[in-house]
Amino acid sequence: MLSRAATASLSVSAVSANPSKSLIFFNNYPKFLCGFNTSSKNHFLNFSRLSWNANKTSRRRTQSFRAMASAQPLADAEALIDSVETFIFDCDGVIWKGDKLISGVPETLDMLRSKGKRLVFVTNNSTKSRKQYGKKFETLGLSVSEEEIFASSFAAAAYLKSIDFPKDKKVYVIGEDGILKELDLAGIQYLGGPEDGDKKIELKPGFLMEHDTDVGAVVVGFDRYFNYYKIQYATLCIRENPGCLFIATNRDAVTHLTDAQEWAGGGSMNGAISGSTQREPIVVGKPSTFMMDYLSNKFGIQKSQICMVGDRLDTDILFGQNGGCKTLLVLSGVTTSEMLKSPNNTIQPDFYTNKISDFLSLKAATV
Ligand SMILES: O=C(CO)[C@H](O)[C@H](O)COP(=O)(O)O
Repeated sequence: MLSRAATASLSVSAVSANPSKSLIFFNNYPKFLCGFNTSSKNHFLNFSRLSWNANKTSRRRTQSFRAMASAQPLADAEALIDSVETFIFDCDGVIWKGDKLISGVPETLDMLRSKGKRLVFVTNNSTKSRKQYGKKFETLGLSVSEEEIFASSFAAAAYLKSIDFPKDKKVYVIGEDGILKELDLAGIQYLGGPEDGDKKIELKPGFLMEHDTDVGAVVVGFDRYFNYYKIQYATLCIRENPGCLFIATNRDAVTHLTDAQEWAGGGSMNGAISGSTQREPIVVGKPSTFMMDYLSNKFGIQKSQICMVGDRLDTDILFGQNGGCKTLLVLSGVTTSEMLKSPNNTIQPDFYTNKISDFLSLKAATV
């Protein structure tokens, strides 16, 4: 059997969503990150430093094999609460499902705040900006400030800033308003987004689509108005603009966009662009460690003092494990108890329970 750390590392290698993936492309040629000259001023080279660090961590984990520990039902919530200073909560499937609040959430967050815990909310859903999420929390009756929210729309803009994305370059956006809002706030030029949602392609003889050669990055997030125009535009930028980056807000397979059903997630849009470009994206959302590093630096939190709470094994729990945090899986979202216990599942959180309001009992939560 493999250790939890080893399990995580194997999964990291398997999840090409992670920027730690060693093979990336530069000027349309594959390069191994370790071969980059990281002292270069060129932003397309600078971004490799971040990925290279993640890559080293991933390799270190791959080398460590221990016996795998199965997830334990959360028996003593108080002990877990006392053992950390920060809780990172995933949103979809933990706090809400679609626009519906999961029962007991307000009381649980209040209790954790009253114990002096720092609360942070991380979502792979890029359709809203941090400010727009602030409004959603407020509408649901939760008092959460913008600074406590880290959405993958924000992560995309923060990532571009972190690599000094040149002021004269533009981003082509496949995604919704949240990404545009965050790029605006970061002072990054963009095109595309919702306004390309109605564009149609007519494949008449000799028809050729022009594209902007100043596009230096394509950001792909969840997009309800995804179409062939966007696929072709993004493909041209990535294939033909030298050094153009391909950035994914997430590669989630399915998600609860409504409380009634699971819907195709951001992975479906990114899969299409990967398919046409034969490139793997740099992923800034979970399970990549970009947001974890960002928020732990921002708040000065030690990762061992964090408990990551999520409903999805291959994003939330892996995100916590990649960051060296404690992990708690809740069964209120996409993962069932059967999925967790399946012999095919290689990602084991430290603990699991039904929903976050099990914290309120402070005792064994019956699963
Ligand atoms: O593809 C998606 C839709 O954009 C995401 O899967 C989704 O919404 C995940 O959200 P969270 O991280 O809050 O569970």
